[in-house]
Amino acid sequence: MSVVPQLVVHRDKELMAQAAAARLITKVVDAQASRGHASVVLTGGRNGNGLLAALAEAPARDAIDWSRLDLWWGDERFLPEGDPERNVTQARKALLDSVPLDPSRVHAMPASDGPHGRDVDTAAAAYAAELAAAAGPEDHGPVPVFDVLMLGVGPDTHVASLFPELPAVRETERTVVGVHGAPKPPPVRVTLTLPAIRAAREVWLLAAGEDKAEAAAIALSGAGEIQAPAAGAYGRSRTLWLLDAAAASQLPRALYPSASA
Ligand SMILES: O=C(O)[C@H](O)[C@@H](O)[C@H](O)[C@H](O)COP(=O)(O)O
Repeated sequence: MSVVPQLVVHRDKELMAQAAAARLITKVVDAQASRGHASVVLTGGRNGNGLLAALAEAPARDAIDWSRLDLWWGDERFLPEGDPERNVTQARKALLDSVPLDPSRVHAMPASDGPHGRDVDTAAAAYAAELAAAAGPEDHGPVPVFDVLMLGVGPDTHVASLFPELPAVRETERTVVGVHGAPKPPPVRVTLTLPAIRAAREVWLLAAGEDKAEAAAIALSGAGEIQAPAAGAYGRSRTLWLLDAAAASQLPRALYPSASA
């Protein structure tokens, strides 16, 4: 059953990124205190990278024990290693290169010049196997129970590389699939599926800017997940939408009383 989403609206996207970074520090520190380690799933896109850049600047960032943090990705653009458009390349630049992570805990999705070559479906299956190998008996499933899984929301309501009506968003068995013909470039991508996303304790959806206002309103107003994939992204114990005022501007009053719509 889906967890009712909670909304937090910030003045602008800079404040949203800073507040989300502070929230993430607390989550990771708490998870490490109670379980010894933490796992976070990163998202590509401007908002996800904005959050990582804010985390790099956050005074409390080193409260995190970086060596006991597992990083996974929600999706990846299937491009050669080091390509500036790859989500992992952008995350490295925004934060990862400046913190003492354990490289064996940084689980980048495969590149198009990796061991699976240009076969994105085999690459996706390999990432699913990596997730399955990391899942312990306590996870009761094919992926670890991630502490926090973050997703940028696209103007068409896509999350990760789950685009409206494409086969990936209909997947109910596999945890990771290859995507062909994505409307956002590049067309070939690797993505977690909704069942994998829903394994997370907390799912945070990030939306900033006026171009996200309609998507947020649709996804939060009872749309179906095939037409509006963001509507199907929820966590086991918490689903949190982090928005700026522009992205919240078309929300129904019942959800966000100060919205102008
Ligand atoms: O690889 C990608 O492009 C993404 O992971 C994608 O799902 C992104 O998060 C959204 O499109 C929002 O992107 P913005 O934050 O840039 O709007």
